[in-house]
Amino acid sequence: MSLSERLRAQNAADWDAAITHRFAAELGAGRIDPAVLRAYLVQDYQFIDRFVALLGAAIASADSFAARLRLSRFLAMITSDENTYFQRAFDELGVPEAERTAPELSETTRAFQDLMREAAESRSYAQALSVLAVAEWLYLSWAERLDGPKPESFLHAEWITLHDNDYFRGFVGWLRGELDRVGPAEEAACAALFGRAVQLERRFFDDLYR
Ligand SMILES: Cc1ncc(CO)c(N)n1
Repeated sequence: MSLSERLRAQNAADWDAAITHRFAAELGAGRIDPAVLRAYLVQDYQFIDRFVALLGAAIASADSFAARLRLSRFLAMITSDENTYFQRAFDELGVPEAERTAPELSETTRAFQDLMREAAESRSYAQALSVLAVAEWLYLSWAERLDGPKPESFLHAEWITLHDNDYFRGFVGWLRGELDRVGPAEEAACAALFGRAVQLERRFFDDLYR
C-alpha cells in the first residue's frame, strides 16, 4: 500500500464519517439550512486564509520547479475562482464585511489554523503535503460520492463542482503521489499531521450540527 493509502486507512473512522457527513448529503440535495451553510462558509474562509499560506510554504519548500509550478497553478485557482465563490456566497447570504474578514473563530477553526501554521513552519515539503493532501483528497471524496442532479442554487452547486472536476481530481492524484514520494523519509511527523487533519475535518462538519 502507498503511504497516502496507508495513512487514510489508519484514519478510516474519522475519514469515513467526514466524507459521508450530513453536511455533504444536505448540500448535494440542495436542502441545507441556510444558517448552517452561512456558519460553515464564514469559518471556512478563515480556514482558507491559512490554507493559502500553507500552499505558499509548500511552494517554497518543494524540491522541484515542476512541483512549484503545479502548486502555484492550484494556488491561482483558490485565489480566483474559489475566492470569488466566497464573495458571491457572502453577498447572497448577507454576510457583513466584519464577518468576512474577522469573525469569531470556532475552536476547531483555530486548531486547524494552528495545525496549518505548524506544518508551514516546519519548512518541510513532506509535512506541508501531509495537511494539503488531507484537505483536498477528503473534499474530493465527499464531492465525488454525491450522485443525482446538481442542486439548482450556485451556493450548493458551485461548492460541489469546485471539489469534483477533472482538474481537481488530477491535482489530488498528484498531491498523493508527491506525499508517497517524499513522505516516507519523515513518516512519523507526516502521520501525526495527517491524523490530526482528518480529525479536524470531521469536527469542522460536526460543529455545524451541535
Ligand atoms: C475545512 C476545509 N477542508 C478542506 C477544504 C478544501 O480546500 C476546505 N475548503 N475546507
